[in-house]
Amino acid sequence: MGVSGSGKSTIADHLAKRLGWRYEDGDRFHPPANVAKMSAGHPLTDEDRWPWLKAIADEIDRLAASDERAVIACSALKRAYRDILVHGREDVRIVFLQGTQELIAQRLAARKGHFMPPGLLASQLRTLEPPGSDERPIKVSIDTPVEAIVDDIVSQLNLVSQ
Ligand SMILES: Nc1ncnc2c1ncn2[C@@H]1O[C@H](COP(=O)(O)OP(=O)(O)OP(=O)(O)O)[C@@H](O)[C@H]1O
Ligand SMILES: O=C(O)[C@H](O)[C@@H](O)[C@H](O)[C@H](O)CO
Repeated sequence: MGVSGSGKSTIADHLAKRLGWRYEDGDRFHPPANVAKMSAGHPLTDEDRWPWLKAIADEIDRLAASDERAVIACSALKRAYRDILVHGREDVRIVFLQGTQELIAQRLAARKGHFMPPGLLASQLRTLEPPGSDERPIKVSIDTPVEAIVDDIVSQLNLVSQ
């Protein structure tokens, strides 16, 4: 989880490769109307997000039912959104990518070929509710190279067995 530009897709992809797990991008589950809305520079509302989050929660159940481990990139900005994704499952862990607005804005400005306009960062940050300790979040700073962030997540995940 994290705002647009915090590195979710990049880190999820690298983390999944490191663990030998599957990588899924939450953006794949957006209805086309949501992507069109964001592309036009408008933030999504809760109503836009509910069906999208439910689709990702269903995918989590499907993956778990087939005993597949996965890393899923999803902004999951509010507690209520994460509650839909986690829905009481103890096998779902939240990884929060934390960084300053300045660093994230720089990365968004340099990013090419993505539908999300950098101008939506401010609304993403206003919407963000950082995870509480009861959510057992793995918090990582994004101000380091990708592989160092992956190392940090893997060590905090503390996997006993896969
Ligand atoms: N640790 C890092 N160091 C340097 N650049 C990074 C790092 N992590 C990500 N980036 C770059 O920052 C940009 C944003 O990353 P990414 O697209 O993965 O973010 P995101 O959170 O998935 O964004 P969105 O929610 O808009 O899809 C990309 O151009 C990516 O290559
Ligand atoms: O909740 C949201 O507003 C959306 O998930 C956005 O965060 C985008 O999907 C993503 O950032 C672009 O990839």
